Amino acid sequence: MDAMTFVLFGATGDLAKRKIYPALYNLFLDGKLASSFTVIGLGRREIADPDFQASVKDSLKNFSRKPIDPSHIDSFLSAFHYSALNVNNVDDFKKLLGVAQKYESELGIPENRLFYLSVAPEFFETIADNIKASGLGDTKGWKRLIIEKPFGHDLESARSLQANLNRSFEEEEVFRIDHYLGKPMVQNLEVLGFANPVLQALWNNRYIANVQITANELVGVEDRAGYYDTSGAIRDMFQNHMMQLLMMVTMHLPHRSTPEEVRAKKKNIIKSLRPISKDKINTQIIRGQYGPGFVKGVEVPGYRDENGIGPDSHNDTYVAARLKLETPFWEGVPFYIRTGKRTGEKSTRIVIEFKEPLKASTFPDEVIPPNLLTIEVNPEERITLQLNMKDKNNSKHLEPVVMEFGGSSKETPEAYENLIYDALLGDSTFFAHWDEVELSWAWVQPVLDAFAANEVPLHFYPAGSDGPDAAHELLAQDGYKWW
Ligand SMILES: NC(=O)C1=CN([C@@H]2O[C@H](COP(=O)(O)OP(=O)(O)OC[C@H]3O[C@@H](n4cnc5c(N)ncnc54)[C@H](OP(=O)(O)O)[C@@H]3O)[C@@H](O)[C@H]2O)C=CC1
Ligand SMILES: O=C1O[C@H](COP(=O)(O)O)[C@@H](O)[C@H](O)[C@H]1O
Repeated sequence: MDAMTFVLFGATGDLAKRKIYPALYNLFLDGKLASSFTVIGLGRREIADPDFQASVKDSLKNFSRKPIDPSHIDSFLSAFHYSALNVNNVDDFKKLLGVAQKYESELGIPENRLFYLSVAPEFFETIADNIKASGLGDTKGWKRLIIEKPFGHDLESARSLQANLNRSFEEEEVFRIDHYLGKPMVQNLEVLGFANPVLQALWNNRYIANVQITANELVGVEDRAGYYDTSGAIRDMFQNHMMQLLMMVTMHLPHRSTPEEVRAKKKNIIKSLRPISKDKINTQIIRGQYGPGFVKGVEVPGYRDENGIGPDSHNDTYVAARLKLETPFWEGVPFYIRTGKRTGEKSTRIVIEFKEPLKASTFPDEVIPPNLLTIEVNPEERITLQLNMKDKNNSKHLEPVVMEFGGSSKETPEAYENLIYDALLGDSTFFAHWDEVELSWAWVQPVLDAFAANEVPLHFYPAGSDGPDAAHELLAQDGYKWW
């Protein structure tokens, strides 16, 4: 691991406290950080280093996966410094250059600089420009840029953002975080296929009836009305996380995969998505919004009654879709994707439903359950395989049995640990490449247009339910149901 300077824009913000500091600390405890590194936290207020270090320590107490280790905490915190900076002021960046150079020379480390933009997206272009204008980007070592979603608001704004970032950073230097790609079980998808010939052999349209990808949440809009009411589930979850899950589960990899290969395979998948024409949107996409209801026994308001949301908002808090891939492996297999807020469960999972297992004549009176491979991503992490066995008591009947592998553990690194570690190594495998982002926006754009023009019915569902009835009818039309 290279010695480096971690330049954190938005060091006083929510993401830094909840995710970034705990991730750095857990990497430190696991011996995964370089022996010499500096973190320079940035925000508009003046904050003295000891106060900044105390606030980092507080965030570790609240959010770290591993408890604070008294014998190492001071050494960890001593790497943290704070500098006041307004992202709109290029002179502040020039001062920051001096600060970075001072710590680099004190530690005797190369000018390797990781710029993490944990700030609102409207600042991304200004920061990138000012990094260049101030000379901060002219390092004698490497420079990298981590940005958080949202990456654009639609196809056009994403393209414009990309063009502007490219004035200061090459594509290989940009690490776009999609935190779903950092989840251990999603990273497992890469190896699941190529390390298991049993699965590899079945991973195609000859054996697979359909694939279902679910990301359901208990929470509602929370305190993010300003952002969420102009984004909706389609931009907040579908365009990025759900599309990434789709790519990860359908790509076919050779045994030795490189970041370039993984990204090329993912790009092929998203390129092969059958475009959705305007007249088909109504039959392929379900738009939903939660009404009042009960989540885990607690009464909650409907979306339109949430703080900051208008009484006639048509925003989507739920999206379900049927997609098709035009590749020889997947031709004919429907992919069903759904994501919703205020459903009755918190669950991200991928279910592979296999085709009818037996000739009907073998057990003529039985409804034979399909074989199911279920990959639980969050909050549980496990894989189950549902097979059919003879009923122990009556051999004339079948009963489904479930084999279970893995399980969550406190020892499993969190998404941000995996991703920050990879970015420090310069490994871009689990970051979204611009091509994927652009193709994903291009696929979604007609849906955004149809939603904006109110051409797609808005189906209401009670909070705490399993989504709108229309989402169940979508699968029932093909003879399936959601698992
Ligand atoms: N929070 C989360 O869980 C998630 C957040 N994200 C993304 O991460 C990014 C950060 O989100 P979050 O931490 O929640 O946001 P916050 O609003 O909590 O923090 C914003 C940060 O930006 C800083 N800031 C604001 N204006 C300026 C300015 N003019 N100059 C310098 N710094 C400024 C603030 O510092 P100060 O006020 O001290 O100047 C603060 O540190 C966003 O892009 C968000 O979409 C993505 C996924 C999850
Ligand atoms: O990116 C986002 O993800 C969360 C859900 O993430 P998870 O890791 O808990 O599944 C979602 O609540 C949020 O709206 C969205 O911005």
